[in-house]
Amino acid sequence: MAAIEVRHLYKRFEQKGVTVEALSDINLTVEQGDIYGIIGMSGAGKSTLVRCLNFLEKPTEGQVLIEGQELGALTEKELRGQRSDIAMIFQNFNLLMQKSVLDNVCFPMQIQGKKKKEARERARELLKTVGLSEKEKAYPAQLSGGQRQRVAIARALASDPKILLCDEATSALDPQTTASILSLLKEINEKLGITIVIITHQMSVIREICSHVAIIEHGVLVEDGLVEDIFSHPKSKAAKELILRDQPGNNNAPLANAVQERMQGDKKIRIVFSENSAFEPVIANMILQFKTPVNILRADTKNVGGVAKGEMILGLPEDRHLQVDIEEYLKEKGLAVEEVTEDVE
Ligand SMILES: Nc1ncnc2c1ncn2[C@@H]1O[C@H](COP(=O)(O)OP(=O)(O)OP(=O)(O)O)[C@@H](O)[C@H]1O
Repeated sequence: MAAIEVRHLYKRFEQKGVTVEALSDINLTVEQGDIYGIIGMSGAGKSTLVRCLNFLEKPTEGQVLIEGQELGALTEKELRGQRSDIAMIFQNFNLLMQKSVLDNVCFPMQIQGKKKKEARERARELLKTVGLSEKEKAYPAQLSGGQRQRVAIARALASDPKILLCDEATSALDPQTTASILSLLKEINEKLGITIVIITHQMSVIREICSHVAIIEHGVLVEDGLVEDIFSHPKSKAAKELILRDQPGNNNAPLANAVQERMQGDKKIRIVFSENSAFEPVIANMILQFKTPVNILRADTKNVGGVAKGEMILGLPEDRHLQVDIEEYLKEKGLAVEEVTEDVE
């Protein structure tokens, strides 16, 4: 049975007589044990979707099923019970600033009626899981962003959830801290078998740990599937743009613009390798065979679900026949080849 199933979900907001359709006919399935990413640009509807998954936001139409149970069919009391299976962490951690780390983790257990001693024992175990045993007496203000998110994760695990929803949980963190939090989430997924849903606007987060991804654009799910497949053969414009943005130096606007300018005009293709080391001989042999230079516009290696993938964007010579021959040559060598037509903002 699927952990989460979303069927024909719509969410509309009424604001001063104007209707905003934040989500439109969303269908998706998250299997047990998946790490499922939901990605989209700002305003795409990601937060609204994740809030619909635990009915913090009630869908206008459609169904959400958690382990086969339709949330819309539950009474408020039943819904509260079901919600304890779904924990959530946020970008701004939402910790209780007047309480110590240990008391923050104990808090949901005390609300559930657990005895103080038991709650403390469990909280200490959880703090060990997230690598913060030495900080139990500290207060959130004394912790770094990454440490605060670890406390939030320990607190989320205190209710023994089956599903963990992460809403931009690493967006406020630097790249190194992001990597350590993502690897903690992966460990939790593998060791505790918790299904994880990650909401993000960063493709790097998706390829780092997600098995599946859904891409949302203007409230519509435009593409979903295995991360590796979407990374290798993106179909939607939104997926292609998100992958292109996921480049080292993409925060550097002048550099991005310079690359963009160089990329205008030429025919551009994108090629993907599973073994990045294989790039060099293929490109070198191709240049020897066709006796023409190609413009390497971008080349880097990315870690997609633990597999090193080489990616390269080539600007081809103007000669149309040569373009066809080069593409054929690369395909014969077993490379995924596709034309790059979209602009990078
Ligand atoms: N309570 C609300 N009332 C009215 N409109 C809303 C409400 N919540 C969200 N919206 C609108 O729904 C759309 C989707 O918003 P949402 O916050 O889900 O997007 P998002 O993808 O999470 O964006 P971001 O990454 O910037 O947080 C936006 O147009 C937003 O203005």
